[in-house]
Amino acid sequence: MNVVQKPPGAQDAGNPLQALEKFHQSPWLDFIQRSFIENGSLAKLVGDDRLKGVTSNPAIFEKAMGHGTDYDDQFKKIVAAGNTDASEIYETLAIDDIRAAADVLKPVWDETKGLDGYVSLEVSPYLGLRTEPTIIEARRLWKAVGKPNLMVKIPGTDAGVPAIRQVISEGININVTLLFSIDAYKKVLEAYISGLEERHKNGGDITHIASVASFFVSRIDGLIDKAIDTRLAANDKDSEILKTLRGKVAIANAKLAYQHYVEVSAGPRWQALKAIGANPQRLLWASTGTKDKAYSDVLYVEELIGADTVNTMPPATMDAFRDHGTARNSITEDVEGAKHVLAEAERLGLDLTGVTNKLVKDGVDSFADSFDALLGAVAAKKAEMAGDTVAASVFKLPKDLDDAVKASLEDWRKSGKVRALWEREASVWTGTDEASWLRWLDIVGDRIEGLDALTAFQAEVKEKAFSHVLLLGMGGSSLGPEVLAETFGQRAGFPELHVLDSTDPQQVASFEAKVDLAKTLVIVSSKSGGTLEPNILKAYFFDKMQKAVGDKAGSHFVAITDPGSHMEDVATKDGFWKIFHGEKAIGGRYSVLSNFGIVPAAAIGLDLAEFLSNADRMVKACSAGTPPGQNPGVLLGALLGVGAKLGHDKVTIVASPGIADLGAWLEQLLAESTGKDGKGIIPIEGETLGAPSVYGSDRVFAYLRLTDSPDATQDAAIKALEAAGQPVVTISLASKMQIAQEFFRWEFATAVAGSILGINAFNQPDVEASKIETRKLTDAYASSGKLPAEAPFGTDGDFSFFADETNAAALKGGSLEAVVKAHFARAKAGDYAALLAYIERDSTTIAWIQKARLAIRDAKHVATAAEFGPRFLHSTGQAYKGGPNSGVFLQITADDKADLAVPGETYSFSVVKAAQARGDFDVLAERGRRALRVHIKGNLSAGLERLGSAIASAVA
Ligand SMILES: O=C(CO)[C@@H](O)[C@H](O)[C@H](O)[C@H](O)COP(=O)(O)O
Ligand SMILES: O=C[C@H](O)COP(=O)(O)O
Repeated sequence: MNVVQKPPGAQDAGNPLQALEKFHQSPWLDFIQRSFIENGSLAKLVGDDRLKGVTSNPAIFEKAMGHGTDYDDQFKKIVAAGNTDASEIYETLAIDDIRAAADVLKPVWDETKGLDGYVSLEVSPYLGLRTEPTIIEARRLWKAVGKPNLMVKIPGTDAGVPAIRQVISEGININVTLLFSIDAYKKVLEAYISGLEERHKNGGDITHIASVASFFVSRIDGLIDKAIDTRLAANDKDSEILKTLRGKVAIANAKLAYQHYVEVSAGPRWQALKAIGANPQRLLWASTGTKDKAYSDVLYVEELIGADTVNTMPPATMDAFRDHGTARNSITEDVEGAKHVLAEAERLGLDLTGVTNKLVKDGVDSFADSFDALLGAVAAKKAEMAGDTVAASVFKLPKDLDDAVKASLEDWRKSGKVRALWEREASVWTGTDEASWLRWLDIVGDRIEGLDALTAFQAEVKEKAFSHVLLLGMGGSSLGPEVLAETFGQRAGFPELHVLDSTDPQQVASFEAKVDLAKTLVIVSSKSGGTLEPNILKAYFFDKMQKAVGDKAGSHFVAITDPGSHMEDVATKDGFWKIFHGEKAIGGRYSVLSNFGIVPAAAIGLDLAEFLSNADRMVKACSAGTPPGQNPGVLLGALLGVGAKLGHDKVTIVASPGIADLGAWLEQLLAESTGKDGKGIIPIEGETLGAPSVYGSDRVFAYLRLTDSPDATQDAAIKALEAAGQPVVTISLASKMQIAQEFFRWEFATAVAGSILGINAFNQPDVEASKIETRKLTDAYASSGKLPAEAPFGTDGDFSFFADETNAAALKGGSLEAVVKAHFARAKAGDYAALLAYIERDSTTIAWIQKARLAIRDAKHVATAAEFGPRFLHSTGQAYKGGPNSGVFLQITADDKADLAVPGETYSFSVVKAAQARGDFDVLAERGRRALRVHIKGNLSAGLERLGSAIASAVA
């Protein structure tokens, strides 16, 4: 800006800006910028031009902060001082500017006794024109700035008017913005007057309240002139008159608004207020920069001068007026002419009402757009400054998918869905019960607050010198702790964690053998407290513990469960050492950052403060104030959701060896959250990467790469996939601790993907269906001592084949090889094959199932899943039954070598496992899935070997 070089305070009779004073108009500056305040330029305007105020708006702050380096020093300090999100950073910077500008203008405020000397700060344009939040925000900003010469800006919309009335009655100075129509202005003036009346009635002081009504000018000509030009180009019959209205309507509109002000000021209500010291609500002319080069660059200054008004000028307009403007009392000139202009505009159908309505809406939208751009720039700068303390994601997508993802991100931005998500609006999903499942959004902050109790527990565990922790739980209650155990291993001075999530009797016995019960802490983890597996596992190990330590058994047990659950009763009755509560409003798969993950993390000696602060970094990065384009959770979620819609629904999780188990947690989150209503994502976990030729076009690869210990083979395979045009997102974790960030990023992304898919991301209807079928079978066992009879549709030596009628008819029977071949022949491009093995999960069986799945993938080029029952029932099982009908399922069951009794029950672990397999199969069949059960009698390893060969030859 072209600052006139004169000593501060110097008067210049020839300065047109100073001349405005004679006409009782105050020039304000429509601009703010850190360097402009710091280098004395603002003070110079106050001194030289008798500048009397400053206005800011989101577009102005976007220009100031979104570009350049003015704010970098303070920015760095804020980032270094603690974890803040983009909107908190913006607000800190903006408030500092406003306060600094307010200090520069304070002498004007003093000198004019509070009439002038104001600096305006606008409420967030994201408030969506809602009254109550606007009131709260106005109070908050007023307090945060803490300067008497602040004006809080509130839009003069239908929702804004009651807010304005309310906060005026509370004594807050208000600049009413975005006024275009006289009708809107009338309501605003009424709100000001009645707000003052109410304050006075309640005994409040009204002499210190100031307000301006910002009436926008040039934008009206912008739209009206455009309509005129269109009609002139079409040789409208009224062209000659239309030409005379060009560049006249905005000023005429402003003049008549002023007439309303004059009228009301003369009226008895205002006179009564004036008599007790009220300040007028002056009209402030905004949007006064000339946009049409055909007009004078001082048009919207020279024609709008009059008593009790303000003109807030952009710097260029102020320079122009100072240079060649002329001040005269123009606002009251030719009022009749102004009326005529508006009447003609009306008669000729220029639709001023329509134009002003549109301008309000556009004005609100465009401030929100500016704010998005501003917060986006702040978030990007923050990410740059954060370096690798926040795991970065890089997307390499084919063009069609990239375009679709970008379109979705823009939709999320325009419709403010990130904010709606944080505001817990169920309409982001299906508008049902989603709002009751969103406590995971703020659980990290909550756990940081609860850190003292958690670290005290950690110290006690250490002191008790347990050798092992045995965690009993399923799905959401076990997979997170399993990631911690696998990723971090045993920490010095702390016990080793084992996570048991199976009813397979061999597996139960193996885990029992791994631990020394007399030195073991058992954590029974069940959100609902009613899940079958943790209940029978607790019964089993409690009994064993009693045998090992007698009546001290309870002191070796801890429960994590929701308040008031059945498990809480059991824990209380059995004298458990501690009971940690879960959160009712967090579903199991979103619970890893709640006590379900944090308590086991404490028990194994993880640095909880570091872990949670890592998670918190991602929470802030995904905050409501981070626009979709910079929001890591939304970016990933858009890829997952849009990808699934476009047929890339097999999200293939690849993780560096050091964090490999993250995949097991991720697959539950994705499958259980999105796989329903025939839609969703099918996570593919643990499938060793192959050459690009073995994949179809239904994949998205998510590569979680540990930058300090990447796997060269994975790197090379991913590079090849990228080169082959497969969609790949690579997330770079600088340390294992950053898995805490991934927990939150993926929860958020899953919620976003669920929204894009139009499903409720927080229920699991088809998991419940299997539980019901299992329960029927265990009940039948309890009453008859055996499971209901079932007949195979074919046998081959030690193998029996089971299926429902439809599947049996399709597979016909014959040898193992023939049945398996017929089954997998049904898998076509875009399908996936899933092996569901209800056997002990150990290194041998894992190697077997991997070999079998890869044989299928490499031969048929379909995605494959390799799962163990019953563990997957609480995880991917939801999507297999409720998601897209593209799965071909081979269920594998076997005779158990040995069984274990469940204390207090008639059924054994083996019976429960069999009931779970059958119950789940019944639901798969009932949902019309392609499914086959192969049961192995006799020697399991021999049976698996033959089955493996049969699979390999079937698909060859
Ligand atoms: O503070 C105010 C009004 O109170 C101003 O900052 C107001 O927002 C601006 O004058 C306008 O946004 C500028 O409008 P325009 O020149 O972009 O049409
Ligand atoms: O994913 C959750 C599992 O179904 C286990 O549920 P729970 O924690 O209520 O026992």
